[in-house]
Amino acid sequence: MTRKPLVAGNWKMNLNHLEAIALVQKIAFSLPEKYYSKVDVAVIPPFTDIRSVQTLVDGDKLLLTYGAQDVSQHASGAYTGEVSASMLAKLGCTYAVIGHSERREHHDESDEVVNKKVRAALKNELTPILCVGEPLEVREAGDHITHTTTQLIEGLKGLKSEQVADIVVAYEPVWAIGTGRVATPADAEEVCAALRSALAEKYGADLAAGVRVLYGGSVKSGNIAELIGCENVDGALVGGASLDGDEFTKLCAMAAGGPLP
Ligand SMILES: O=C(CO)COP(=O)(O)O
Repeated sequence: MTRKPLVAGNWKMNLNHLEAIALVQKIAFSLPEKYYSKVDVAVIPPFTDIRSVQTLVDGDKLLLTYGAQDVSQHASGAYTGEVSASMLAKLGCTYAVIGHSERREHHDESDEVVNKKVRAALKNELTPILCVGEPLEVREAGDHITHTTTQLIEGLKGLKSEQVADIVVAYEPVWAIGTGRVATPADAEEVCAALRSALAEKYGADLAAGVRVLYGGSVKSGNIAELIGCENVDGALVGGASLDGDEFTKLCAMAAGGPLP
């Protein structure tokens, strides 16, 4: 099955709404429309920027999509500081990144919380980008496959097959995030293939063949082609390189199969 690649730029806690507008305009101006037939492009800004991004995307009929970096596990109510999936859906978000290692580490998000967030997102027709990934010590101990497949299966617990078919998985080894130390294509392929096999075992080979599995961790325009060339890597979740319009545009073009003209 051919899976259309997805490149999603996770801005993390960077760029205010004015800077967000400038960056989206830059991407829209620099990436010719024809590339969108070969790659799906998304930006994942901070919550405070989403309304501005929505206005631009809707107003100018841009082909890029957008999403949020997190979502509340709760539907509504007395949860100060939280943002619900229905609020994000109302803003036109396509995606919600869930279980990023920075949230697991700094906000103590367990697989159980990640699972609740995945359910909340799906209930509101947001596509979860479910992140998994091992810290360095787990990789050095040779336990990275067990670690990441367990995170994936626990994150999906209790979901129906048709719900699982709608998710995106992102493999982000913690030791490669923001370090400039990108996983080798062989390392990325090993884990992405194992994640797909885990899906196949639980939900069937046909379903698993349709789920996009992204790689994230120090992805740039110069290394995306070899990563995406791997059979089981269907795109990238990009941090630092997504903050620079020229670099991100180049990266998206490379993911679509060729450099910009
Ligand atoms: O965490 C990441 C994307 O979610 C990866 O970040 P970097 O691309 O900055 O390494």
